[in-house]
Amino acid sequence: MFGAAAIAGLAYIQYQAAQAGNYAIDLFGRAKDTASSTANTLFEGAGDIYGRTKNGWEKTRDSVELPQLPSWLQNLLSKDGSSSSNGSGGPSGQGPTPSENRSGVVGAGAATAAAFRLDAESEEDTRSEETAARDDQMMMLTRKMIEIRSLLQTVGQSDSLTLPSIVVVGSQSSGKSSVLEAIVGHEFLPKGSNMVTRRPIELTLVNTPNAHAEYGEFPALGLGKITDFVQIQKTLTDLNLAVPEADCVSDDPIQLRIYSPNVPDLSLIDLPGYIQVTGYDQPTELKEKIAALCDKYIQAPNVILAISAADVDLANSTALRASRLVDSRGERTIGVVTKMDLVEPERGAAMLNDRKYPLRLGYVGVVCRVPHQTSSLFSRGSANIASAITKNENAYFAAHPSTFGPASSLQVGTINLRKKLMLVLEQTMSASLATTAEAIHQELAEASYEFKVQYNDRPLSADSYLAESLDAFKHSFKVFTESFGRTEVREIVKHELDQQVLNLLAQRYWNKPFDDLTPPLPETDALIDLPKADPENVLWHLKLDASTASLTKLGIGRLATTVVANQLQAQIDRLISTSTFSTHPFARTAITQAATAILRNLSYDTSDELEICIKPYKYRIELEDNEWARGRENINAVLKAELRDCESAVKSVEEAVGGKKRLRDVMGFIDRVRSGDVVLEGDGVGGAGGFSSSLLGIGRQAVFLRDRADILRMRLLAVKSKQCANKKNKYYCPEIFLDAVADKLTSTADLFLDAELLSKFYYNVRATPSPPSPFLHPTSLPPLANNKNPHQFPRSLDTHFRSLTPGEIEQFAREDPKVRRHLDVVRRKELLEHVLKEMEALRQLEAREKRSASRGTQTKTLGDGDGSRKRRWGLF
Ligand SMILES: Nc1nc2c(ncn2[C@@H]2O[C@H](COP(=O)(O)OP(=O)(O)OP(=O)(O)O)[C@@H](O)[C@H]2O)c(=O)[nH]1
Repeated sequence: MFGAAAIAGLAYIQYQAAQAGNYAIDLFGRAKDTASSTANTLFEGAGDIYGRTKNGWEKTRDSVELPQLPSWLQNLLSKDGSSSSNGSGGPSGQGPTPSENRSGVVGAGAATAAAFRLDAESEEDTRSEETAARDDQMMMLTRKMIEIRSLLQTVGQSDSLTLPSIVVVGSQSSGKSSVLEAIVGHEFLPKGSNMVTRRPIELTLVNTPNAHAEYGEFPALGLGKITDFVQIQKTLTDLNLAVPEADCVSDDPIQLRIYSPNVPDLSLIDLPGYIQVTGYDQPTELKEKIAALCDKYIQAPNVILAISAADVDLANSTALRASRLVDSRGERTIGVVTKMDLVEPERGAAMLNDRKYPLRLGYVGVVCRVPHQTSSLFSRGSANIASAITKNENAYFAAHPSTFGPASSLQVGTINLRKKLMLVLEQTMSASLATTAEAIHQELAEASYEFKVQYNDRPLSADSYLAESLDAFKHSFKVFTESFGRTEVREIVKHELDQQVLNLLAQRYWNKPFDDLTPPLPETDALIDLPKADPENVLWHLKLDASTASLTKLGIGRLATTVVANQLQAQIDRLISTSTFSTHPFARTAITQAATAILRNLSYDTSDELEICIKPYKYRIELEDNEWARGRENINAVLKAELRDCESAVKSVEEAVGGKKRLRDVMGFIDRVRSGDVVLEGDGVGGAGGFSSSLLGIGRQAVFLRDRADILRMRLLAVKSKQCANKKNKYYCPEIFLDAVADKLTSTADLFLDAELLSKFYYNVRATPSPPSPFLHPTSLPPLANNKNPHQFPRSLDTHFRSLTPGEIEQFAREDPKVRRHLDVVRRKELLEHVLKEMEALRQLEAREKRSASRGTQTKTLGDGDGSRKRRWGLF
């Protein structure tokens, strides 16, 4: 499921990235209306990314501490405890003493009484207060060890880095599921004839003394609490059936935790049942695969719970046979004989007394069948079936008192089995603690060495990595803002307007395009005649006035805003590619989109307002002498640059044709045709004069470029002429006049863009506010002292990144392989240290328990006579 989600996420991000690319082109393309619709789509997409992550950053940062443990484990280990660790649980290493327990909500032994089902109607709690309290302590110790076992599982799979568990093995239909369900008190295991158990189920039972609700959790799936056990059964069935039949079984365990006041703390692993004969429709290697899977789990130090049915001879028990191979002295196997009610009591008793394979931990006989009436009533619901089973079971054993009564010394009943399982697990885990601690120390030494040598002991967390990356990026952005201000904006806008002026000049004065080779008509507006034209010639007046109107009505607001925003976006892209974010596709996209969205929003308002600012120029333009002189100088440079471009374009055409001579020939032919010296037959479409039509096409371009270069040279001379030194001769020097107008427009635009676009994009409050635009009423400018500027780019980054969930931050940091390795080492080291700390707390708890137990014994001994010593030692 996670895999599928990750792939979908990746595809989405890629899609967003592609969209971002399109948008950058569209929005900043020449003032096209279509751009805005694309931009809208993109903006919604960007919102989407962040819309998914609503958690507050501050909260997340404060509460996330390494090592990051699964939430259920954090709950169990938390100092304030959860429902699951109330009562006898308590903070690490600080479990309540029996006396604390007695005075607490739960009385001494109350937790274990419910867990052992001693409060069931049929069973009486006959334990002394002291024994009951010790049982509670033992269960709490077991819980702590199970927690440590779970912690170790998060460190990573290693045979030596674990604590033992109880492994349940048995043939199919031996009653394995019934035993587990009797312990849990609910039907929750997959049922069906189609080999439904295909994966190991790591079942952790957590006693929750003060809670009423019973529920399950699949920690790896994040489905939350499931109170309906039918739902748990369905989920388990689905997870098992997801293993293809051809694969038979999988050794990837399903983790299930069940929380209930009626279960003891236990860690059990349920495995697929052994099969005797492979069915005709089953893969032939099924039998071997199941056996191999079970073999893997029944290795030391795990406890083996070998289930055998009473109606099958023990000599034929596959579970016992497998167990004997790995535990020949029968030291860590508990034999469970199910279906005791199906055989004569004497036969059942003989099985429990088995001498052929004697077990140190003994055999327990059980009757785990759910009585019929109960089955129909409860089996499909969530009601607890434990007491029905116990009643039925007790009734059976009570019916044969001479065989199973107290005098027999046989162990029977699920209640006894529960107690035994917990006692054995506690002892086995306890015995393994030293070896496991040693293995952890060794692992920790290796991790610490790697941390020192490879990473120079430099701490790192996903959170700190993100924070550092963000700080560095914001710093580089700040540096950029200091180098990109009004001067730079002016340069960009002026360059753009220079190009617009050139376009207008070409359109109105220079362009002599020709589509065919027919001789041109005589020109009425030959530029060559301009210097000597009549000052009152309407033609030249009209040309300049129309050009000026085109320039001022061009949509300067949108054009200037777009080119500047475009440049800002390009600079952000450059900053990203030189930052740590460059290796993080998700962050790259997020930052680009944040910038795009803000710039787009700012652009709309800014361009409209700028248009209003330049409005007066649409009606009247007054030029000062110095403005004219500056325009003359500038256009001179612009025309020269254009001439260079023209000449280099001619060169490219020459190369395309294959040499100067060839181009000269075709150009000469075209000139002759156009001057009427050569008359073409037809329209020359299929070629003419020995030249192909494509060569003639290229020749036409070359002639055009040559003529353009001639005009530019001529106009350069005109601009430099005396005539053009004076602004009153503006009709003779349109280039200078238009340049001066463009310059005026630029001055308004740069001032406005600096105040409205740059300031809002860069800062919340500008240190020294820019002077307001001369054309704006003072109140129409947004108050600069307003701290809540939603357009500020760095602030939006904070908002975006700080709303990421811890999982997303982790995912982000792990995108970079180097960071991933570093994080893994840090995490491993911290987890190991954490486990060791927990183990130390446990050791202290154990020691305290031993002390209190021995004190209890002393009290008892002293109570036999020496009252004064008891008083002196403060034992009353
Ligand atoms: N009479 C009687 N029937 C029992 C007892 N325990 C289990 N059964 C029945 O035996 C059958 C098999 O029991 P399960 O618990 O499903 O056995 P299993 O070993 O889990 O079987 P698989 O899931 O096929 O591996 C079921 O019909 C149970 O009702 C018992 O103590 N007495």
